[in-house]
Amino acid sequence: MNARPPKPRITVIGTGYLGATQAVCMAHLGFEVVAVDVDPVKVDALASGRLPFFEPGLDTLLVETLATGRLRFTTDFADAAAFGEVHFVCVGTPQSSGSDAADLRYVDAAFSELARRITGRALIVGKSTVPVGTAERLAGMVAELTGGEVEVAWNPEFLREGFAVEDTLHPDRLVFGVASAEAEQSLRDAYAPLLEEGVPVVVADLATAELVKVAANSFLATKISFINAMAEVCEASGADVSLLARALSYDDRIGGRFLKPGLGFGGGCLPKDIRAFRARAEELGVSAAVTFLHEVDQINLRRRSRTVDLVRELAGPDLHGVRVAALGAAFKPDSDDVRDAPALDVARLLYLEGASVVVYDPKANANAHRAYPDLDYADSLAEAVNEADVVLLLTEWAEFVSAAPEDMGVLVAHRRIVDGRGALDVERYRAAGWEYRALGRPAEVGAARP
Ligand SMILES: NC(=O)c1ccc[n+]([C@@H]2O[C@H](COP(=O)([O-])OP(=O)(O)OC[C@H]3O[C@@H](n4cnc5c(N)ncnc54)[C@H](O)[C@@H]3O)[C@@H](O)[C@H]2O)c1
Ligand SMILES: O=c1ccn([C@@H]2O[C@H](COP(=O)(O)OP(=O)(O)O[C@H]3O[C@H](CO)[C@@H](O)[C@H](O)[C@H]3O)[C@@H](O)[C@H]2O)c(=O)[nH]1
Repeated sequence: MNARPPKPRITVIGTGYLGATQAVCMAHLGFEVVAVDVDPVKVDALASGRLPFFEPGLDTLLVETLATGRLRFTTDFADAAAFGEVHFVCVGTPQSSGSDAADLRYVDAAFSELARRITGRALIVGKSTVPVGTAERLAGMVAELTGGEVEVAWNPEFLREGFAVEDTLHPDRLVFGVASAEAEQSLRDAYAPLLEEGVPVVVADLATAELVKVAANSFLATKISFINAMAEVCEASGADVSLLARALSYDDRIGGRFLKPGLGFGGGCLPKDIRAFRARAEELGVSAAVTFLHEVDQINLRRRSRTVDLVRELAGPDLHGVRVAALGAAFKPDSDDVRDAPALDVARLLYLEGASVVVYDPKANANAHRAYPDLDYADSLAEAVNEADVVLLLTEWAEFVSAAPEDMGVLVAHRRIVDGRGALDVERYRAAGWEYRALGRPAEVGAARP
């Protein structure tokens, strides 16, 4: 007989993009969950079934799991500490102001808040992305505060925004960074429903588990910057990066995923994680091993200024008074996250050059407005492109990709478009009388072929 393991009571510390998803999905899998955050506004929203950010599918799952009675949200650490047997720490690790290093103050606070209050045996599991060595330091602090009763493990998270529920319920793999067989067993119990589905597990030491996460994000960022470096060469040589990427993608050893050229990566993860990795490698005396990540970062940032150059190619060198419709603000479609968003950065650069910029994003307008109140915001695609001298596709939302160039053409002052994501049907735009420019593609792309 296959006895089901006992279900540990779960707490989740931090209810942002990662923590809210973790809490809701664990409750969906049948666990009793208490989720705690220091932000009472967020906690109130979640407790009343409102997701404080946009994530497809998570809103309905939140309502469903709250209705089961298995999920509660609180600001009370004592409540969480008393409740949980396995505590998942999901607080932010943003870039420090003034340096590339990760700001660990929220992680440190969460671990010590918990450790001071837990009585009895428990496991605190870090899920936040941290520099290698953090878990061991925290384990020492927790052991001291709890007299060795509470252990620390690291279980990095690989979910993508926009696919958070799918990635959490069906991850490619689980990584358990543990220092004891007991900690491993607690994690196996906490993830039993996924392990039963055959999700592969890598059991590792704490340091390796931390490193897997930053290595994965470094690889992904490098792959994107590789194709964008090729885009730079294409621009200088008249070649076409979209054809180049397609041809590379048929090679199984290379593969087409994360090989999409364009405006590059942003968000709350890849940019700050590669910077924090470099900062940590320097502390460890191995900075040479990851110097390439500096280039990865620079290639990525250069795509943004290159996009502004393309606007100049279409509208002339002086951008003062040029009306630009910026389509997209989120760092990628199906997200309202504007952290380090390439789209907003381009809008900001154009604004600083004197252009009159109108931004429209289907979900991220409010967050974008908070970040850049000086820009103008439209409530619809039609309003944004109205009387525009140049239209920019900056985030490839389906709404933008499927918009009819013929219809948009009636609204704009000039039919000029910069495709920052290589997502539009160039032939169709050209046929509708648009001047088209895309990163990494020759100006005449889509013109009648010889
Ligand atoms: N967003 C993602 O897709 C994703 C995926 C994998 C890993 N990560 C990593 O997960 C971590 C969290 O990222 P996020 O995007 O969810 O961040 P976020 O900013 O959306 O959420 C962090 C939350 O932690 C809360 N918080 C801060 N200090 C706290 C404390 N002491 N106690 C309780 N709550 C506290 C904040 O109020 C906030 O709600 C980061 O390390 C990130 O790198 C994020
Ligand atoms: O071929 C590509 C693929 C992505 N991007 C851009 O790269 C960024 C990141 O995209 P994605 O990785 O899909 O989003 P995130 O939600 O930031 O997810 C990354 O960061 C998370 C936080 O660490 C990890 O958990 C995920 O595994 C990792 O993919 C976005 O700006 C995309 O527009 C490209 O420019 N070209």
